[in-house]
Amino acid sequence: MMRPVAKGLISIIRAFSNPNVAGILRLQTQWNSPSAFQNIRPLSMSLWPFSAQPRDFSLPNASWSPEMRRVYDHYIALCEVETIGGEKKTGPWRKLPSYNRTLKYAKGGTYLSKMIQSKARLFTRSIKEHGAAFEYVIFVNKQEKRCVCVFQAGRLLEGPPGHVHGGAIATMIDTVMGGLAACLSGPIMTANLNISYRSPITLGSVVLIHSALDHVEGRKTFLTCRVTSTDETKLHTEATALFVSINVGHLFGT
Ligand SMILES: CCCCC/C=C\C/C=C\C/C=C\C/C=C\CCCC(=O)SCCNC(=O)CCNC(=O)[C@H](O)C(C)(C)COP(=O)(O)OP(=O)(O)OC[C@H]1O[C@@H](n2cnc3c(N)ncnc32)[C@H](O)[C@@H]1OP(=O)(O)O
Repeated sequence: MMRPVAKGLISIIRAFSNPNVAGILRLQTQWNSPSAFQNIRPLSMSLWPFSAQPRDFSLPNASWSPEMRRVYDHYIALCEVETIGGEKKTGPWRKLPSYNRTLKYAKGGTYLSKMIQSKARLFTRSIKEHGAAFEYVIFVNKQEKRCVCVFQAGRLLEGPPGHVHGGAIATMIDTVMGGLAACLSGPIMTANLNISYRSPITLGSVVLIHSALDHVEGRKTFLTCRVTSTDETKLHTEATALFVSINVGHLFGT
């Protein structure tokens, strides 16, 4: 019979084989190497702790509008460049995969751990119906330390009639900025997020969420963010945020 401590350690190791976390952690440690970002998929697939193959939610589906697909195709094309000799090689942009489970175990005792293991889902990926809520894909540019998210807001995100709820916009901003901060700095948590809503976003429309590194000060990573129309002529939202690097034990109550 395995002792609880050993079992817990194995669980934590398995948790970090989750692509959402392990991939990002490896990204951070390899940031300066040319192969940064290349380990997301191979690592996650080989050590995935659940029986089924994880679904990457950031792939095109039938709910995507032609505009969503057009912008997606534009950034996908930037992920691969052709050399003078006609060979394909990795470009400056990378699409981040997106799964609906994060850590398998977190603090909260046995019951919460079991509940998290079986039932917890990432908030932005918790609704199965395609197009009903958050449809998004994040592309990261490691050289420029910035990212762009293509976001199509579904009908369940309504706030003001016909427009997107401010909390849903904040959720996406936190997700995009948090994803970039984690890519750059490893395990982080949002400490501060300031948002200015400049113009409403129509429900069902597609917008771009641009985020960039401002500066790093010890454990503190400061980022900026702008939400714009896809042609970038209209500004919808602006944000700044502070992410603080954490010891992962922070999430396990150790
Ligand atoms: C296992 C790690 C997982 C990491 C995630 C990685 C990858 C995930 C990737 C994909 C997953 C997909 C999507 C993820 C979606 C969204 C990501 C968003 C993340 C979140 O949505 S996360 C939830 C909301 N978030 C919280 O639930 C945090 C609650 N909070 C705390 O847990 C602590 O508060 C903490 C840890 C923040 C700091 O605590 P601490 O004890 O470690 O550090 P301390 O307090 O000493 O602060 C150190 C220095 O930051 C300054 N500082 C701190 N707070 C400040 C503030 N508010 N304003 C201005 N400055 C502040 C201090 O002034 C000091 O500055 P100085 O060093 O200069 O004195």
